[in-house]
Amino acid sequence: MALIPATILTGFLGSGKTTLLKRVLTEAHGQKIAVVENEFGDESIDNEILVRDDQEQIIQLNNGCVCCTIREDLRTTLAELAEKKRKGTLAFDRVVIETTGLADPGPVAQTFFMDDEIAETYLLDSILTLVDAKHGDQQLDARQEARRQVGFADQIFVSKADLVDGATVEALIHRVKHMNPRAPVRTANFGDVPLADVFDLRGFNLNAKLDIDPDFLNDDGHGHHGHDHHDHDHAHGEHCDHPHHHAHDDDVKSFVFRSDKAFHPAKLEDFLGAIVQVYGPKMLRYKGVLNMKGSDRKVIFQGVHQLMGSDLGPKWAPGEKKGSKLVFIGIDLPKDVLLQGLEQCLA
Ligand SMILES: Nc1nc2c(ncn2[C@@H]2O[C@H](COP(=O)(O)OP(=O)(O)OP(=O)(O)O)[C@@H](O)[C@H]2O)c(=O)[nH]1
Repeated sequence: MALIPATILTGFLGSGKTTLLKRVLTEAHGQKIAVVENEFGDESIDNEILVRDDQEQIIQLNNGCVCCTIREDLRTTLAELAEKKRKGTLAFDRVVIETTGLADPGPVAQTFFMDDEIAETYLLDSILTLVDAKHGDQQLDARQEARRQVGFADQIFVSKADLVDGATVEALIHRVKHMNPRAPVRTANFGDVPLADVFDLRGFNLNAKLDIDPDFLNDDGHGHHGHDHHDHDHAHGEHCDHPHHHAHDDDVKSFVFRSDKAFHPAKLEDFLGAIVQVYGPKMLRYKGVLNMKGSDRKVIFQGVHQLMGSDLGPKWAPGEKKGSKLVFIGIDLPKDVLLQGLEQCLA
């Protein structure tokens, strides 16, 4: 049986997840979508909003706040759903998991990798994150869950752009792009987004093309130099004429490692193994294309927290400049330790 694609929908409280999902369910004609709702408490308001007919299967998970490494309730639900599909008692093409606005998407994502049964049945297609244009800045300032949701995303939607002016939207987009330069960002007016930006993104697929734009971080000298001084870095309270260049000291940051030299495979493995032991909980996403000594093929590498994996990609094309680039997105990651350590792993 083909793997069942799964999408995780995150975003802080009230950011418009249900609105977007409802819209998607209406538009995704011809596809049967099983929705797993992860709510706090017993209130299942969203179910009433979402169920239009019996086209969708809505499953409610009630214990929202779980801080362990995988979501046991989610694991069980996914296993049961797959079993019903196998037996033919329930037909569906894909699963969408709407997380509570207070959830850290990490354990939800890890459920797809850490449990063999789930990993063999499902394909985690992508994590979609909504950011509220009106309240997003404040939520990102105050709540680490909100920052993690941005860090994990494969695609970011800014909702409620209609409630603020263009400069505010632009500033917010700029901010989230610095936190996560890997994910495309677009606005979503009441969940109105193209289905192509929602399904089959294959953000977690090791073979997927890597849509990292590492140059973004270098374009204007912001973002990853939290403690350096730049023309546009401002002390708190200082007036800023350029709202879109205001430097936020977000703890979710990203940086890129690049080298033309090949990696020494054993050294790299040892180093990354050691690094994730220490910093794994802070490493939200990391992903890259590596040039490995002794291999004529690209190595596609990615990880979530302590879990990492690599896959052989296509051959380096004749005349193509071999090189490695890796992007790290995490919370207060020791950039220098990582960059210097990686440098030591080069052959
Ligand atoms: N003005 C405006 N309002 C929006 C937009 N998207 C959603 N809303 C409204 O924002 C409110 C919250 O939207 P929901 O879709 O319930 O948000 P949610 O993320 O599912 O909320 P929780 O499940 O409580 O975390 C609703 O009143 C929506 O109608 C938008 O693009 N513009």
